[in-house]
Amino acid sequence: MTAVLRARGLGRRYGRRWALTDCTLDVPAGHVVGLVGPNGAGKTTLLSLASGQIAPTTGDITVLGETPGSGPAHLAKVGFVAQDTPTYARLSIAEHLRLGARLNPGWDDALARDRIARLGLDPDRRAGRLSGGQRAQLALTLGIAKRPELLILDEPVAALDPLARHEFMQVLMEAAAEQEFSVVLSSHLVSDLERTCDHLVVLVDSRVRLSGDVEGLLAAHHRITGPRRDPDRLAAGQHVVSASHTDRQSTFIIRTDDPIHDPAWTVSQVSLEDLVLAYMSRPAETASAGRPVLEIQR
Ligand SMILES: Nc1ncnc2c1ncn2[C@@H]1O[C@H](COP(=O)(O)OP(=O)(O)OP(=O)(O)O)[C@@H](O)[C@H]1O
Repeated sequence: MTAVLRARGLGRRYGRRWALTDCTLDVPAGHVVGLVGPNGAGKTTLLSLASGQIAPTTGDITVLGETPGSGPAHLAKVGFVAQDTPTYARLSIAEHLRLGARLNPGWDDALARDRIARLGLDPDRRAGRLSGGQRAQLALTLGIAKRPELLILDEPVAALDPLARHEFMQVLMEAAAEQEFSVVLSSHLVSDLERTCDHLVVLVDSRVRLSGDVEGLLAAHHRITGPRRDPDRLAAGQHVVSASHTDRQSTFIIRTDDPIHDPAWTVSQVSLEDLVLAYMSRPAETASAGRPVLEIQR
């Protein structure tokens, strides 16, 4: 299947500071991809590179097989909803839709009007008079009505309350399923992504720490708890992602494709949040003694 996003050694520097470093990624088409990481991790930088708003300092990126922003035909295939879901405060919803129709060759006006009606929004209302949640829904409608092959959203729900977050994600999921477009969306909260994303990219300190299919990642990671043990004494093939110890007990989150036979361990599943936190709290350069920093591509 074609990659919607493919990066090789991608990096972007602002002045002397690297906002994204050595990013190698393959994001397959037909997925809802969650890009998660703490503030300043490089999420906006990666999404700005993917939407062609900035150029790489090093490496390459292709989106839907082409260089981002390479021409009008490519721009028409990629929708982008920027952070803070910008709209024109003085323009009405109807005027936003007219603008969308003028700027986008594949614009689906019936779809846009239907979505606005379903949201119960008055087309004559100015965007500046909408609530944060309504403005986010308007920006999402503009993105969806463009009929993109890929919709990129940068922290679309950051300013919304829990109910508005839920509604936004629901609308996005339904539209992605109905219209069969791929989605890449960023958040610094795993809870926004937990029920919606089937592919995950974890970005920390300008580096990709983890990338893969959510089901596969959850199946490959385990929490093991048992008598205190040095990480070096774990079985070969058990890669330590995080470790915590008390005087007598050790708890590890490990990645392994092999069954865990050692009866000393109590083995439990990890949640997506456990997994993300484990990779986020893991220093990039210090994998467990002598073992390489783990990056998974599935
Ligand atoms: N235009 C810019 N000029 C200088 N530095 C920048 C610029 N944009 C981003 N940076 C820096 O690059 C790093 C990554 O920023 P980026 O906005 O990509 O992170 P983020 O993960 O999207 O953060 P947040 O969750 O806070 O939005 C940060 O250290 C930031 O200060």
